[in-house]
Amino acid sequence: MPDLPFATIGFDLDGTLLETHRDLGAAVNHALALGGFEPVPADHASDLIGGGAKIMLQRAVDEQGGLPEEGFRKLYKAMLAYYSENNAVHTRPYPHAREVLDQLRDSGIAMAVVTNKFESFARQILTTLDLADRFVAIIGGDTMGKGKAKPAPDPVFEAVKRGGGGSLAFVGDSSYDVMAARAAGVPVIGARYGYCDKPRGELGADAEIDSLAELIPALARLG
Ligand SMILES: O=C(O)COP(=O)(O)O
Ligand SMILES: [Mg+2]
Repeated sequence: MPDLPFATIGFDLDGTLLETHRDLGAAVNHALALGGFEPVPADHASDLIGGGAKIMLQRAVDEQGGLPEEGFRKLYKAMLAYYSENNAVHTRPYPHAREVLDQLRDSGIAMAVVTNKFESFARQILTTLDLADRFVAIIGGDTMGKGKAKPAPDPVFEAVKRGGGGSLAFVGDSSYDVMAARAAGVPVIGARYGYCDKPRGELGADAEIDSLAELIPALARLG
């Protein structure tokens, strides 16, 4: 493994380390059914991911005409309750995730998760998948407070801090990740295999990878 000039690697979760769209899609569909809406097809669920659970449900409801605040809140609560019980049924690490995390750990590099999921869900899923102990920090969309989730830089700064204050590179699949990394002034790699909301080459990342097997060479080239 090449020497990497980073003390910490920050990882987005959904669409970067973990394939989560089937469980998230099932939670959205559970809520939609309660509201009398049509389910989101499995292959469309991934298009709604990136901004956290609330934005995901909002997008799905808006596509079918929307709902007044009160009714939406009820469905959102039902979605969270369902997801809290069913968040690691189909969710899996992407190919090569474990080996890359092992290689980074063995090189003495700290790893942090910076996700727009609730911290508790992220922690729960990573624990179920036996990955939680790899990370010096698991920072969720609710960890830093209101208005301080990605695309704001705050959770990235927090990852730098909890990684010991050295240089950090970020890896993420959506424009929220790229914006957060840019705002924090850290280099960023785009995960093309995830739930990208931009065409190939247009994420604005320093590099894009098609598989986690390409991550370490891509990080080495950033140095
Ligand atoms: O759940 C989401 O919509 C976003 O989660 P992520 O920040 O880990 O991609
Ligand atoms: Mg993501």
